[in-house]
Amino acid sequence: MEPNRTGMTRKDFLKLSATVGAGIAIGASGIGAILGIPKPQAEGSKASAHSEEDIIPMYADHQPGIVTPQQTYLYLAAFDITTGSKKDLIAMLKDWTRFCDLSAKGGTMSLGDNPLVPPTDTGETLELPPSRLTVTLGFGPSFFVRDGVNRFGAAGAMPLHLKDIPRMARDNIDPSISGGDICLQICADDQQVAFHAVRNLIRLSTGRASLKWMQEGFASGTPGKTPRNLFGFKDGTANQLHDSAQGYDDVVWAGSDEPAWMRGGSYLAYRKIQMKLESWDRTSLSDQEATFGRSKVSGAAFGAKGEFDAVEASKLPENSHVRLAKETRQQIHRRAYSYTDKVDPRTGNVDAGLLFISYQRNPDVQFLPMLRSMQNSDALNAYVSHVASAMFACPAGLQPGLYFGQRVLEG
Ligand SMILES: C=CC1=C(C)c2cc3[nH]c(cc4nc(cc5[nH]c(cc1n2)c(C)c5CCC(=O)O)C(CCC(=O)O)=C4C)c(C)c3C=C
Ligand SMILES: [Fe+2]
Repeated sequence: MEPNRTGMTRKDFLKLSATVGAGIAIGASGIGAILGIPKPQAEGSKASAHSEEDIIPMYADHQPGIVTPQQTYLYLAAFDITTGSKKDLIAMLKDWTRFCDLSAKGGTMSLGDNPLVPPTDTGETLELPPSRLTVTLGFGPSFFVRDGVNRFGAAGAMPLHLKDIPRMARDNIDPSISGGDICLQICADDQQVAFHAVRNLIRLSTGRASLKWMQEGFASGTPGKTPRNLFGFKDGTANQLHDSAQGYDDVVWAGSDEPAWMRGGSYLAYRKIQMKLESWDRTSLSDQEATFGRSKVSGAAFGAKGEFDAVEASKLPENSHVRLAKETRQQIHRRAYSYTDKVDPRTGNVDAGLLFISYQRNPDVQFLPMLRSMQNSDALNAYVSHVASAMFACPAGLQPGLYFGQRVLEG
């Protein structure tokens, strides 16, 4: 059977519809039932060209969106749970699971089921391919315990290293865009596909959780090449050091010392870092390069020729960003996105920077020592300010039939 332009055969869709077609009433929101529907054919549209490569399966040993090659667009959203009912929380997590599975495959929820109520799906992806959509879910410390209260009976399942990132000397953190009970990292190669996911996930949370903050990012680059950040430097080069199954086990995936649900999961560390573009753009090329210890154009470390050549820390300036990271002798898996926002009316400067995201198996050993060392003496500090912060524990991958967080809430 020929796959349709969503990469799914009609048979696949019928199977999917049968699975999700049992539907669930979204009582609290009144949105309706989550029903998978096939998308209409759009001859000659951009969407018709998409292939299986557009689909990142949701069900796997590890959650998608962690070591998945980086997509172009990011929405990072944090929710606070507003319901006190574990049953309602589970219902929301089930809705989210069904929606994510459906959208990753290029399906949408039903639209025209009842002319008297709003369509279940908002509809803006109907002619669009899945665009390597991934939704990665993580739990914040406050999901388990808030103000000393074991909120959903999950306190005993708290992973070993989950805690808010401690306050750092140079922090300029805004609590209203930090932390949160649950985080969704939504990535896709099409911004509308990514936004459709975040928008409908917000709708599905109605009455059970509220959106605390949301950030929007982009990471443009040639596929297979390291994207550049807004300082014009290749950002993500060193990920290549652990780019293997063994490397991911050593650096990214939580191990056997963790609660069962977390084994094969990962800790997401997040910092929103404002980058002072105007001041950077007035800095000489040699000072820019000395800040990182790498060449701006080639990405090669000082004393090396190519971007991926070994880094000899002693050849880099003492306070350079890469030297400080190297001297911790730790690795993390970075998946950062750039952001741009409003103009500051007082200065006329654009608020722009990096949504720094890293995944690691043990933030106490890998991430925090790095962050501390950088806060103390990084040459980059002259050009950046950390304005938001969060840590989330992302469970291992899901298997069909399970919902997000089932093993956290049901043991
Ligand atoms: C605590 C961890 C890190 C923060 C925060 C961070 C912020 C940050 N980084 C850049 C730009 C670059 N970082 C680079 C390398 C690099 N950065 C970290 C960690 C943090 N960065 C690590 C672990 C490494 C790799 C070091 C190594 O082993 O070689 C680079 C060089 C190229 C690369 O490897 O990606 C750049 C460029 C910015 C702009 C920034 C905050 C705004
Ligand atoms: Fe860095």
